Amino acid sequence: VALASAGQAVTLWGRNAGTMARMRDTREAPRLPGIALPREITISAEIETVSQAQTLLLAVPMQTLSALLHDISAPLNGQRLVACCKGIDLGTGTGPSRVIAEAKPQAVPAVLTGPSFAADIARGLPTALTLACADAEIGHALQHQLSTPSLRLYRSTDVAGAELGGALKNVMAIACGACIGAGLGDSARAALMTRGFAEMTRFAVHYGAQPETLAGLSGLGDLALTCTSELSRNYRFGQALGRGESFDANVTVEGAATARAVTAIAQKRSLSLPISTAVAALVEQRATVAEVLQDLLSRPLKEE
Ligand SMILES: NC(=O)C1=CN([C@@H]2O[C@H](COP(=O)(O)OP(=O)(O)OC[C@H]3O[C@@H](n4cnc5c(N)ncnc54)[C@H](O)[C@@H]3O)[C@@H](O)[C@H]2O)C=CC1
Ligand SMILES: O=C(CO)COP(=O)(O)O
Repeated sequence: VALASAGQAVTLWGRNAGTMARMRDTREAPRLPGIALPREITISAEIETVSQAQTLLLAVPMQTLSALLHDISAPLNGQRLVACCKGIDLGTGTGPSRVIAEAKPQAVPAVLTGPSFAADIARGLPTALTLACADAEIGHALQHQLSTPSLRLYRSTDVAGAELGGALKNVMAIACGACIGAGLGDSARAALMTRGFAEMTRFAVHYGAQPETLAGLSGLGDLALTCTSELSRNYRFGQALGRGESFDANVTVEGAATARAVTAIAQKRSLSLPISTAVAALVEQRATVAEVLQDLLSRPLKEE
């Protein structure tokens, strides 16, 4: 919507032909009610046609990215595949750029991430994001291609930093939601956000990320948004956990799988990720909020 509103020709692809036909008729997307899809958007269910585009924005949940790429038979030689998903693939323990590189080795992977609710961007509200691509020249071109007057992209070559910040902030958002849902207070949430940020940075730096990237839009920026807004699904899921309520299983909650993925990695690599480990235990119903709180508070006192 943002790109089309800025005059670019955009094709929107979805796998369900019936849904796409309805969207063509109504010019409205079921998950973005009240937002008119500009006429500049061509709506299609033909993946082989769409996959010929020079730049593809991949906006599916992380755990389905690999399947989507395998559904595209073309090698996507030299095409730019920009992952918009935030998470770590449970099957491989890797982020979206690696999943792309493995499925389509001749394509150019990039990541678009940062604090941005889809509805805000679609409404034309001002938003700033990180566009990360290991190839600096292509990253520069993508930054200019995908920026609009209200959507401001900063570029980075630190793909690991950008994608791990985006993945891990969802885990911290679940923790913060649980904290507020259980009535533990805003001070506890601020502590979780701060120690969560330390945990995100530690994990990402272990994978070669620059700490500065974590302090940018893709890390701290998105952490601030997702840990404080009830528009976040991860935060709301956490709130439900904290209140002991159920949560709609059809809603995408990326942090749940990511918590499990990073906890498995942390165990293998002897990394200390206490908050992610606590969130994984909550998500898998191996522990209650009271139990994980007790675990976190009883850890040995240490330097900050
Ligand atoms: N919604 C938001 O505000 C934002 C979402 N993201 C990220 O974007 C990613 C997608 O999120 P949403 O669009 O909100 O999720 P969603 O669950 O609302 O929509 C995902 C879409 O992907 C489709 N899909 C699922 N598996 C597929 C497959 N194998 N092949 C083709 N299509 C498939 C679904 O049918 C659905 O239409 C997530 O990683 C999320 O963290 C990032 C920033 C903001
Ligand atoms: O990533 C997002 C905002 O930047 C969207 O967050 P949720 O997936 O928690 O709704």
